[in-house]
Amino acid sequence: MKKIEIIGVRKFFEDMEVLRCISLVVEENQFVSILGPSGCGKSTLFEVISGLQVPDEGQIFIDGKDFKGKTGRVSYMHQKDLLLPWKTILDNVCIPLVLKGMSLTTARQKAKGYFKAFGLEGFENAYPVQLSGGMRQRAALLRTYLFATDIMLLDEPFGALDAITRSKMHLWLMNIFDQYNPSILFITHDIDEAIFLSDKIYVFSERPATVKRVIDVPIPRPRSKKTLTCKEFQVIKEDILNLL
Ligand SMILES: Nc1ncnc2c1ncn2[C@@H]1O[C@H](COP(=O)(O)OP(=O)(O)OP(=O)(O)O)[C@@H](O)[C@H]1O
Repeated sequence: MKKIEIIGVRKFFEDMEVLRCISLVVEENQFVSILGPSGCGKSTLFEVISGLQVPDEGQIFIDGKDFKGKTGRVSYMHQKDLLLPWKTILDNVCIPLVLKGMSLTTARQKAKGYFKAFGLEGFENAYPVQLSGGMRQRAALLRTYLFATDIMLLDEPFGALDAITRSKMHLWLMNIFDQYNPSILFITHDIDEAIFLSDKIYVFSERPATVKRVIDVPIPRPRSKKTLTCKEFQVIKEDILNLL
């Protein structure tokens, strides 16, 4: 089943064309990445999918329904964690539930149930400044997940982390993905990250972004550190490097 389907999306800012005829599909429980150069229009595409921007041409379907210009259906995590410094981690992750009308007490109870899986147990009452970079990103991911558990748009969530924390986060995110089965659309500049995490990769061109190639990643799950050195991984990586 198609969770997200984008057909022929085109977007201009004034007379600058940013997206040109973008078509893309995310199936249910699929992890799909967009790999593209800086400034090509990836974040703009996320804004279009989440309804924050209206495309000049094309259609956006979520679960088969027209969602062009409509917000509130998918959860969207930006590059920065955007945690509110004056709220505890628990209250930060509760924000989407409270915004949806849940009482703070019920929201806290529900959110607490995920703290262990998200590696945040024992930090419910800590403030963002007391957490490591990786933990802050996991808290932001939990908040994103609680907004809409089935479809998540993740815009370079690990871009600012050091290489070691980043690779730990990849393994952790794979576990979360296998455990909760969301459908994820993920933006990255990092080829290894895209191959390791994804079922399918859309390689975008320079601006105006077009889909240069769609690459399937048939590497079996669950994946582990060994995945990074397997033959299939290297073949896909070479294919992408030749394309860029
Ligand atoms: N609201 C806006 N109004 C005008 N121009 C915009 C707006 N949003 C983005 N742009 C421009 O559109 C282009 C694409 O930006 P976008 O952020 O989508 O790229 P990106 O591929 O996500 O970049 P990066 O990888 O560096 O985050 C940029 O030139 C940017 O300045």
